[in-house]
Amino acid sequence: MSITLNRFPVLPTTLYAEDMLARPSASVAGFISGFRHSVLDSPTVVACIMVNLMMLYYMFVFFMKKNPTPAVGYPVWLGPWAGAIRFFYDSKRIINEGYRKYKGRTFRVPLWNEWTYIVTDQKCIDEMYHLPDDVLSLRHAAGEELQLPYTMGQQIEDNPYHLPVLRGRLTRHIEYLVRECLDELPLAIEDDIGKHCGDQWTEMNAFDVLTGVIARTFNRILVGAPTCRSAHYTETCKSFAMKTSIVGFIINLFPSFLQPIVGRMITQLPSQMQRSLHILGPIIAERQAAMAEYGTNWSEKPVDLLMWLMESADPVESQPERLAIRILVINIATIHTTAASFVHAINNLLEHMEFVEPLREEAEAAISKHGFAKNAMNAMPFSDSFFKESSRLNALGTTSFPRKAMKDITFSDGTTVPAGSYISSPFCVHYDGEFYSDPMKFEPTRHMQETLSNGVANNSSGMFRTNPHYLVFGHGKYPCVRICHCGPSGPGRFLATYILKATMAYLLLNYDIKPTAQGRPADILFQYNNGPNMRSTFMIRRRKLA
Ligand code: HEM
Repeated sequence: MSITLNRFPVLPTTLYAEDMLARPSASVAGFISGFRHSVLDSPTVVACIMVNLMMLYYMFVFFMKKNPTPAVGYPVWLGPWAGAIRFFYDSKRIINEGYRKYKGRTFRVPLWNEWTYIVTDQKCIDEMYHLPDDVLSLRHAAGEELQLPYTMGQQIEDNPYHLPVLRGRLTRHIEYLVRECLDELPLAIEDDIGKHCGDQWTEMNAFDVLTGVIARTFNRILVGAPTCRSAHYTETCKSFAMKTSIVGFIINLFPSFLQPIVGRMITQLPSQMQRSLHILGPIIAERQAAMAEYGTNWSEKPVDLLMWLMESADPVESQPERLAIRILVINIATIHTTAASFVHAINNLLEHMEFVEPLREEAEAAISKHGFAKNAMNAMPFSDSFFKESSRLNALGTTSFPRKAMKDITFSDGTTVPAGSYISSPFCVHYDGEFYSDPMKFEPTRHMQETLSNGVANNSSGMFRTNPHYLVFGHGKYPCVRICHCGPSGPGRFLATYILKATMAYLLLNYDIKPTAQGRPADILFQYNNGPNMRSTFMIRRRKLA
């Protein structure tokens, strides 16, 4: 008799056929002897056993460390692994449960390979977001979470020169950049929506169509026109984001010593790099040739992020493939966050159609006064409040993006977080009655009082302004492209807010929308991410103007 176990091809079949099954009366001694001869003689099997023993040891040591911070998310008798598994699909309830029990303190939830400490005390949240990089690092946490070497390239973590470029140049050129985006946005909407629906009610997939519109709009300032209008290019940006998160997720399922092996096996980086290089390579080459000929200035020099990156990159980072990948990485930070926030907002509007007319009237008044321009967006306090309310209730996660503790940290309330752990703040502060009355109600006017008497959004409390109980853009030192010496606040939040309001204004002024029969499908909750459902649809047609 022979047994072949296809799932374990490394195991010699003799183990089962001869040494075990063929000895029905084997004694314990016989079993040990058979085991020694057939198993321990095989280097492959020994290696497998060693790896598994190491894993068990690793898990045991990790979870059995004594720690006074309360843990939530799993019944004690099942152990933290049950919590780590549950966190994949039920993080919202786990975090809410922790918040209910331990509000004002810090609690921890198990992840696959580490603990995340959830800080709920408002003072400690403030302290956490202001700690220096060498104590609490967003970069290291992002590097591990996103598995950079196998998804985006290690250079993104080792040489993040794009951050000062984003902070500095975007802030300095914000007027110009908003103008460019507002120029591209109507063209994108007309091409992607208007040409498909005309004046007939047409069902569209909200996620697909709006991500396309926002990708094209933002890429006008990332790589310029006409590249931003290439459907092949915007598809590449979308697929990069998707593949990056899937590959990163799979690698994170393995213990750290196996991650390099798995990472190398499943990385999509080379093919993504080729795809992006195919489109951006000739543009980069052309610009490099112009830089070589004319130096830093020439009459047709583009004003976009790609150009600024090329001017700031060292010789290694100037390689076209590295520039092309960095542009895709920046696309993830800009497009997917903004598009997901917009889809949440449109879903909220479709559930509350009574707000269509007020939004439309406000947009009409602002645009007839200022044109389709930045000042018009500043004169839309209701729209600002609408988006703030939408992102309060539908933040893009259940916790903010975690940071990694590089040293042991002791907060002012005495909580100590050991080095190597992750820390984040819970988005459920957004649903706390102490900070928001009737907190689960979608009330888009609730932030209106935060506008100035002349109707202009108050910069100290508008959508982009963070505080310890409004964390959509983070808080403290790094809120979505941090505050820097060259401007009052980070440009990512500004740009996002302008694009959100402009997209809504243009859509409502030129199109009618209504919900489809399927209604709003549930948001997709996955670990601490909370995205709109990719199957969200809406009905749209060109507006018949009297
Ligand atoms: C609605 C849209 C957006 C949301 C919800 C969002 C949210 C965030 C959050 C939560 C962080 C991490 C901050 C922290 O943990 O403290 C972040 C960082 C960042 N965001 Fe945004 N963002 C959006 C749009 C944008 C846009 C349009 C840009 C670029 C123009 C951008 C560029 C960045 C960059 C580069 C960082 C890293 C900052 C650093 O490390 O200094 N984001 N964003």
